[in-house]
Amino acid sequence: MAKYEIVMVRHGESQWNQQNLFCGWFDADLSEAGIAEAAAAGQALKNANYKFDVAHTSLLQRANKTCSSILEALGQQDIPINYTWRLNERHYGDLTGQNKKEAVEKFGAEQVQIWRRSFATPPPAILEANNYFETIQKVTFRSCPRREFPACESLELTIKRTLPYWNDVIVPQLKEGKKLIIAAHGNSLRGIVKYLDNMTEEQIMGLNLPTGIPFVYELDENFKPVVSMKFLGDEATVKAAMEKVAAQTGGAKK
Ligand SMILES: O=C(O)[C@H](O)COP(=O)(O)O
Repeated sequence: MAKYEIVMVRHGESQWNQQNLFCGWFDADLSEAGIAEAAAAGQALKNANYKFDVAHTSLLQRANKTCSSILEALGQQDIPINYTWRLNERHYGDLTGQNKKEAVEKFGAEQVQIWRRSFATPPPAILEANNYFETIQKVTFRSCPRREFPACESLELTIKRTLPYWNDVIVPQLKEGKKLIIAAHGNSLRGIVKYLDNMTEEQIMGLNLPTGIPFVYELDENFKPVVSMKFLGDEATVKAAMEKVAAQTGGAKK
């Protein structure tokens, strides 16, 4: 029987999603479409009568603005919002700023798919020569401890820094009876989903989370899913949005 419920949402489309660039820890803003997606996410949650006690988000504005837009739609701008680097997108290393289709031309579809969706293989570490090194390393993320600051992250490494937040912050708040929403990123949320649903490495490779469509988990007393990844959107829309993410590198649907 379900004892706990939590809502998660990937941010609305970012300007870098729109330009098809690997983004990772670069702090891209929402695109016009992303702003609309975030507002629609808020409306969907409002229509389903959701109310929250606490919101959790990353340090990146695309997730923060999605979170605020949802809370505004619910008339809940006053609830506490926890910001943490642990919910950031996975660090895309030296792919940051690279066009996804150009990366395929340069490195081949198979290699890029491994970097995007494999469990254990990280993209190449970010180089100082990367145009976005300075802004990511020196400016944006002072609050991430030096010793934990990544130069690139596989999904496995992303999960390693996301899970302590799930276990130490999210789970205790759920136990207190709090209603929670997490507004985060494609890969930080894939990590949580993999953990909750105990997915194999192969299963998680096939999962592309759509932007701006909230999904619900209902959990039993042991925090095992009774209901998994129930999207607040019709099936065809969700499927099309997932395929759009998969196709960013040029048509592959998986
Ligand atoms: O960081 C990014 O580029 C995206 O938000 C996620 O990218 P992916 O779908 O290629 O992993």
